[in-house]
Amino acid sequence: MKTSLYNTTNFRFTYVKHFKVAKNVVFPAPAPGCNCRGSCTDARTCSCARLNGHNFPYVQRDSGRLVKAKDIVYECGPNCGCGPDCVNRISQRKLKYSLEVVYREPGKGWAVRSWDYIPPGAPVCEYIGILHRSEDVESSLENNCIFDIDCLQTMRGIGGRERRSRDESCLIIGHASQLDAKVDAPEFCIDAGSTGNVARFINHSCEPNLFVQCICSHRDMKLARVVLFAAENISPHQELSYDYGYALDSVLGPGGKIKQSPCYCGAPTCLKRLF
Ligand SMILES: C[S@@+](CC[C@H](N)C(=O)[O-])C[C@H]1O[C@@H](n2cnc3c(N)ncnc32)[C@H](O)[C@@H]1O
Repeated sequence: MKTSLYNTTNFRFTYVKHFKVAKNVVFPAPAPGCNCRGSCTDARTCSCARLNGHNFPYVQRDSGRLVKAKDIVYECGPNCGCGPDCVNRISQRKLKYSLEVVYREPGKGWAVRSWDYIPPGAPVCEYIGILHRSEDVESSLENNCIFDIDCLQTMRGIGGRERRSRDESCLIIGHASQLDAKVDAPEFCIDAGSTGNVARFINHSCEPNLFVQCICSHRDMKLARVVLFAAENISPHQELSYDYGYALDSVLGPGGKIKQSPCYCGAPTCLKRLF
């Protein structure tokens, strides 16, 4: 694992549950919440279900599965009347599968696999790190553990999982951004370079078995949580992967020169390049 050379001593942090927030980031207050009791069951009366298109995004089967990927999922939060077993809090439950960090083939470095079978739609893990303003990590060196929170951009641009151009000193992993102007770029990112969890070891694949889902229990999509869900049946010991979402030729090196990086995912449809 490459370590971040980012100088964290310049920043102080506060904690929001299990992840850290840089001092200059104001984390949004939780939304007012629904008036349900126990578990939310009636999508007609639950105000959180209304935000999800008058539906619950999850079903309880197998301890909770996301029915389909959405631009954003609004989960119940601290101000809701329902409890921790509510169907609309699936990603807030603790890690269910035994995940192992293993050393893979040369080139790809560390990788993650599950010891358990994982059904499609099941939450696997959250991408945890330090929540930063993107502009504050621009000068990071060799930090390949930064995830743009780009659900807003994805919603606007959808279609291609294209990345904005970046200086090579800050290689960004994460999904979809179809943007040219910096002003449209994601305002916030999660930096797992110096602190994080198992998600930072998950590799890219051109045929991934996980997908990225943005989740909020407040109303600010720019600060959504990033959670990885199973895209298909995942057998025990299969490597976990998601699409990093780089558009080819979108990462720039010194002097604006296009930087390339080989992809070793080994999928039949592999593009042979990470970016
Ligand atoms: C967040 S890290 C993933 C964990 C990483 N394998 C490690 O050992 O730390 C992202 C980096 O892993 C490497 N990587 C991930 N997927 C890859 C792939 N399919 N082909 C080549 N390198 C990959 C790249 O160096 C990338 O910048």
